[in-house]
Amino acid sequence: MMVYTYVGYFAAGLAVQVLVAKILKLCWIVLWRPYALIKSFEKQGIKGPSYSILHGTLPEMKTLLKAANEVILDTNCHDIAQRVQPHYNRWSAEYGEVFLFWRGVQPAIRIADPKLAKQILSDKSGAYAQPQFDHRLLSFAGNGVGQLNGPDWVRHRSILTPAFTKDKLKLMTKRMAACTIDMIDDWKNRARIADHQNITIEMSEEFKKLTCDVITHTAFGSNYVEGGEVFKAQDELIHHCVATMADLYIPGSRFLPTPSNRQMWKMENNVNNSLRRLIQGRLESAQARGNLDGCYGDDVLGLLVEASKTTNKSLKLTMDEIIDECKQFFFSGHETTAKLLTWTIFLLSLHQEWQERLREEVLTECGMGIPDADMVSKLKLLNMVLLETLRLYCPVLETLRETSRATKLGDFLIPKGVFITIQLVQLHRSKEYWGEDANDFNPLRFKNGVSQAAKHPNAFLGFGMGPRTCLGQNFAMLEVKLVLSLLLQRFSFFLSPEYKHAPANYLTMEAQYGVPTIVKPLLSK
Ligand code: HEM
Repeated sequence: MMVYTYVGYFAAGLAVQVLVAKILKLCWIVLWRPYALIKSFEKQGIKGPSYSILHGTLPEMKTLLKAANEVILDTNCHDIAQRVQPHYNRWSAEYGEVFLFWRGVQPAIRIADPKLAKQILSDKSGAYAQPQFDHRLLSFAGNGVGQLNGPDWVRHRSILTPAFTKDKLKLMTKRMAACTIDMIDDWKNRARIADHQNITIEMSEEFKKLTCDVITHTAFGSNYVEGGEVFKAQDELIHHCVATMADLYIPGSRFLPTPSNRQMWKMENNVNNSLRRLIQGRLESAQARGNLDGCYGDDVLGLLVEASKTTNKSLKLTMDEIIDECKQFFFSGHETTAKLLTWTIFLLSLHQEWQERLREEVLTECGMGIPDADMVSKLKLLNMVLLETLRLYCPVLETLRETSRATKLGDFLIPKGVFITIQLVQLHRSKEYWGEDANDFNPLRFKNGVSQAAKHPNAFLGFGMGPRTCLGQNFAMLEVKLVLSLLLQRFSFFLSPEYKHAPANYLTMEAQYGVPTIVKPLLSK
């Protein structure tokens, strides 16, 4: 009996100690750490909006975003930072170029300076790591190469890099062109049914479908139908999670069986199980063939499955890692590319003279045939227009890192565990680096290449830079050039009078009300 009493006291004492430790930790996270960090940054001249307990600066950010979402800009206005990231605009005007803000209890520094950006992005010491995102992001984006750090990142990046070699990309050109021709045929049908020459098409939805189709074919090859179903389910999951992203994230809350969580678990299981079945199918069909060629398919899935079979530990992937990479491939690969296509058509509709110049260039280099990768690489003007679109309407609005230890950044000392956000939207339109016409559409600024376009070679970071530069950059540029060449050969584009200029931050640079565009067939081919 006595023993039980002692055990009871001991357990109660332990529980109290654990509780006190938890309360102290909470106080440290919610009160003391923010207070100490604010003071330490103030000493270095870094200020920012007031921190509110638990919520940080999220409430002000939400209010400003909500108000900005109501605003419709003049169609010719490319000074869009005020609409897409109004909070950064407000805070930089009040506190200067570098300021401190709070994503809940998470401290973050915003920078938009190419010298600091270069220091962060070219770092190889691991001081600036990829932040560990909350579960909502990982569930739909996958814990793949873009989220990993250290040796895991090196292993995944080495396995995936061969998927994007020049030769592999050349092979993909045919698949990309076939998907685009399907879309074009659909447009022609619509024009025929409507019984008139011009049709109005909402470009962002159309390009989203197209880039999904392309990424599905490249990722899953002959399994593209099943793969397409998986990606459709993943897209639903993305939408479900994005809707809750601006809300305060309470660690551990993902385990609570709320209706929203339950729905998310169901969707996540659905995506994971379908991918598992696809991978299993590949393994089995290779086994059935006796796997004499040692090949699991010439698509991205084949490459990943092959990496699960290798005996080389530094190039091996587990089943769960393959699932994560498939999700990542879809997440990083299609929305971004769709946005680049959409905003390019928008800018070409506004600037008819550029549309004409590009059409001439395409017809000179490729005629009316289906361009191949070599022809596409000769389209210099198109390249300039795409870079200018990426500058003004960058699909990725900001890149994020987290200090893994106390680190000197320029003249600042940044403590461990602080997020640093590089605001591309602002960096890309800084008058200091781009000149007085920073907000104008002027593709010719890229005539001598990216590094000569501004006063600093890293003032353009549309695809990032350094060791973590976009893995799919060449894939995306090839796809976009091919699609636009095929479209410019066959159609001309004009903005519909219904268009409302409302770029918005929805993980990528979205057109809030779409881009309704009048599409005029050029030839009745
Ligand atoms: C116009 C289209 C695209 C844009 C603007 C874009 C932009 C970017 C940017 C800015 C980064 C760097 C992020 C950082 O430093 O944190 C990045 C990374 C990445 N991108 Fe892209 N991207 C595009 C298309 C693609 C495509 C088509 C794929 C794959 C098929 C892809 C796969 C990736 C991956 C895997 C990473 C992470 C690399 C790493 O951390 O090692 N991207 N992208």
